Amino acid sequence: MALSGAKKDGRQLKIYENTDELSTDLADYIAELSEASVKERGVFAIALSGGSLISLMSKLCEAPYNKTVDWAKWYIFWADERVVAKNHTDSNYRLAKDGLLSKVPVVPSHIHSINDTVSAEKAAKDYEFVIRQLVRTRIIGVSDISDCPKFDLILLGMGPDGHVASLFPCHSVLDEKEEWVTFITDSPKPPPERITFTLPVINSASNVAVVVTGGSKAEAVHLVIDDAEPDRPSLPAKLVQPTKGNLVWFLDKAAASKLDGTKFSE
Ligand SMILES: O=C1O[C@H](COP(=O)(O)O)[C@@H](O)[C@H](O)[C@H]1O
Repeated sequence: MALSGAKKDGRQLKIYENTDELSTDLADYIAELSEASVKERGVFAIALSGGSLISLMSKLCEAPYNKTVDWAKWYIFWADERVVAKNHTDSNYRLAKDGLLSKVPVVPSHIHSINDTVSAEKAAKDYEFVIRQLVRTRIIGVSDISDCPKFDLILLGMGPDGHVASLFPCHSVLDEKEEWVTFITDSPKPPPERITFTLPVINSASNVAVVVTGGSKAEAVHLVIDDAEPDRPSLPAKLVQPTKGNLVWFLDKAAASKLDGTKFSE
């Protein structure tokens, strides 16, 4: 059970005693959104990130979710990807495949990973093209207020520097307003070449979850959630503010340890 379900600036905060409890609730949350989306739209368009997120989703491979989730209706994308071969250890696709997608009955043709044989620039363009086709056929919804895709759920992690997807602090991609998917070749965290959803796409989703664990991220969590040091350039995670969608932060106690005035009440 979450120790706190407080709402702060439009963000719902869920804080857990440990990562095991967080994983259980995260699996429930994803399964419920999947069910609601399949009921409403007939499909579930979900965008994953890499990093620690995938192991935190591992309960989805277990009972009851492995049987109860309508996996055939899932369409899977990546909010960011490292531009490396799909079998490379740095690949977010490989991480998700090994940790989740190979263990549940998703439809292989519904897994939309990037073209790993071209440059970062071309991979971003190709990925946006694929997303545009799927918006046209409404596999991915469309925003009511712009032409942006409206994913049913975008799952993000956050680095200790406050980056989300491959949107890094003070990088010019934070200002990208036109493209849905863009690229960088100078990521401060290796590998340097990456593609990433832009903020307009992230903020057009119906649901966004930011999943953060560990004490090394406590300071960034405090800066974002408590709006500490408001004069400092915004951390990318702070710019995640869905226009009409829901935003939930899943934190373990260590990641939440520097939050102002958090009351750990159940
Ligand atoms: O490089 C990346 O880092 C972030 C955060 O990873 P974590 O291991 O600290 O959770 C991740 O969300 C992103 O997808 C990935 O490319």
